[in-house]
Amino acid sequence: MQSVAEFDNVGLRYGTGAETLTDVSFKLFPGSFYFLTGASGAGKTSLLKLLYLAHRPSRGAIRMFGEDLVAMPRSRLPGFRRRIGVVFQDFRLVQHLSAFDNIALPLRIAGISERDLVGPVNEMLDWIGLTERSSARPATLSGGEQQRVAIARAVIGRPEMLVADEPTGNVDPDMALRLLKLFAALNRLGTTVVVATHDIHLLQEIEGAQMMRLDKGRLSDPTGSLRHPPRPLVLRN
Ligand SMILES: Nc1ncnc2c1ncn2[C@@H]1O[C@H](COP(=O)(O)OP(=O)(O)OP(=O)(O)O)[C@@H](O)[C@H]1O
Repeated sequence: MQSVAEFDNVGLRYGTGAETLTDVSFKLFPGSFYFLTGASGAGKTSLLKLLYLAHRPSRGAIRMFGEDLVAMPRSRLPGFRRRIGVVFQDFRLVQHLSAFDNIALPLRIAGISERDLVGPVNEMLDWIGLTERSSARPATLSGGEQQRVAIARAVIGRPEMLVADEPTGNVDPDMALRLLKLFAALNRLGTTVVVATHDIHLLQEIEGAQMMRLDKGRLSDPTGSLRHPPRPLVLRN
């Protein structure tokens, strides 16, 4: 089975300091669901940045969607990025756009007509409980509401891979579960999902999700699952 992403002995160093990531090797298989855990500062955000192509590795090889990323000319990267949905830790919503327009953004970029995008965007607003706040700008939304808009924007275009950095850090447990169900639904449609989280309760909610654990920049594979293609997911009630 061809992997969605494959890291081979990847190292990442910021400036001249010690390596933040060391000898990181793994394969992400299509349609699988991964949780990335590890203590604060272990390198989770750094690993996700490599995955969503915000950084290039200092050493090692990365293949993405079957192509060698390190050798790829920069001009081809934006096309690759469009295949990846990202939920940033700091949301990065477009401040002058409403909640509706932020969520609609990936569909507009993909050339979907206004008539065809209204339904899906409204459905997404309903799922995240923000129908009433559809025309609100990000600055007038709470942190948790902004996070929900950021998640809706990341999933609405059904990306091939979804990368989410602490996506439930600002919401209550009920909403966290609801958002996890959204990720699981996207995953069932074929998207490979990678969620970095501190929240160990979330890990227990999805049976069959695979665990990646970072410890001081090194990846461990506690269940041995990173070497195997996915098992079907079961979401607990
Ligand atoms: N742009 C940067 N320049 C220099 N050092 C950085 C940069 N980004 C991260 N680091 C360092 O790399 C290490 C790993 O940071 P990273 O944000 O990847 O960890 P994390 O596991 O996501 O932490 P948290 O759970 O607190 O978000 C930290 O020591 C951090 O200070």
